[in-house]
Amino acid sequence: MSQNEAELLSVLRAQFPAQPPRRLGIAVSGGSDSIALLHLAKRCFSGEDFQLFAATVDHGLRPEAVAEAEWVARVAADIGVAHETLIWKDWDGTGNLQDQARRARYSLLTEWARRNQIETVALAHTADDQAETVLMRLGRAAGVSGLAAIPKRRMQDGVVLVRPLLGVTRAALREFLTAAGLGWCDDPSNENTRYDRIKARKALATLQPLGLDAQVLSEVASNMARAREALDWYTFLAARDLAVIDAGDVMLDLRGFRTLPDEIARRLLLHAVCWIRGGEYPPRRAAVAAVMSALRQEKSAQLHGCLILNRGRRVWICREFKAVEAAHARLGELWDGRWVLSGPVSADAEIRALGPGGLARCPEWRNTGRPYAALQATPAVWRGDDLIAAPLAGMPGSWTARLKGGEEDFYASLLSH
Ligand SMILES: Nc1ncnc2c1ncn2[C@@H]1O[C@H](COP(=O)(O)OP(=O)(O)OP(=O)(O)O)[C@@H](O)[C@H]1O
Repeated sequence: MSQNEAELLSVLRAQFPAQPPRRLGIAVSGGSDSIALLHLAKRCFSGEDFQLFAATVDHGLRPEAVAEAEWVARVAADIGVAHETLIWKDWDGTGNLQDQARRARYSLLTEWARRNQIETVALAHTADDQAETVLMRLGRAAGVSGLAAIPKRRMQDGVVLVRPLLGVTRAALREFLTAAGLGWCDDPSNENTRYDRIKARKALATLQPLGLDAQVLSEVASNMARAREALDWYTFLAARDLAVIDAGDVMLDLRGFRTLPDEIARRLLLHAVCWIRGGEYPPRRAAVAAVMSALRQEKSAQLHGCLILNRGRRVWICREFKAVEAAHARLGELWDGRWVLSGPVSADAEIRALGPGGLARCPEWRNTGRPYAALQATPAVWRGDDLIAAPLAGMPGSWTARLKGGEEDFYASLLSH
């Protein structure tokens, strides 16, 4: 065994706990990185209680993909690994194709994992991918979280996704494959579709004389990931100390909020807004900075479909009516991605925001202690234009409103990176 191979095996081994998962999946595109991961995992882990699986996603976008998936299947069969090709058929022709293909890839992989009781799926992102991501994020003036770049581990749909090769260069993986007489496919889509990545790759070559190579930048990312973890922890403590949840809204003690270090306060505000709004994408840094400055001047503000209301001793963060005005759900369905309403079965009723019109029909709303603007964006049960119930605005009838994930999720999700 070459020294390079021995080093790669030891890096791979170190990325897993003493007891590796009993059933490990590998996402294999057929490119050098994932083919190397497949062979290395086969050589690294063995034993009666361990089983390796591989899957290739065919996005149906390149005719060669069929042959590549078949080739991966043969490679896997040769080393005794069960392989499956997962075919993406659902593109509806809308949205950004690359983004949709990526989402489809992850959901096909996690669905495959769950079907086969695979707890952990490994992806073969390398130090080169990590370094390119760091450079691209630097170009967008990213902070600590952005520079932490590609995470080593995350959960999706109950499956753990790990990237054990983030500290290893593509060159080392190719050297291993070549020395072992193992082949791989070149994926032309990588070259055609990711222009910003290609630019970053070229920039890396230029930066090398400064010591800024893939290995070093990937170390920077892992330093930043540790710093992010620490910041998340202190944001969590601040949330426990200063935040109270009421009817899905977040209330912050203003005096305590003002004494926080700026970065912790910013993270707490950002988390509150993202938790209320849901979805993957956070607001822009400049927009968050503008709200921080409004709060310093004791003003209210709007951010990312939420309102940030200055209420004297408290900051009240809630959904904005305008952002949910058009949202409607049938009974039993989630409304605004977070509310479930339960009550008597009623055929033609639906859930919509209460709005100013509905709120005018809730004489008891002041007794809730909730701001007028916040209540407008709460879920209500409607039949046509008739308001049947507004469970969060003092007109519950026989209805209750339950928050998906519960209030505790606000705190817990701060630590779930
Ligand atoms: N078609 C595929 N089938 C199976 N696994 C794949 C496929 N494409 C990518 N992967 C997995 O993802 C890893 C990273 O691939 P690649 O760099 O092409 O993805 P990316 O789009 O940059 O990453 P991400 O999808 O995380 O944003 C691969 O090494 C492999 O493990």
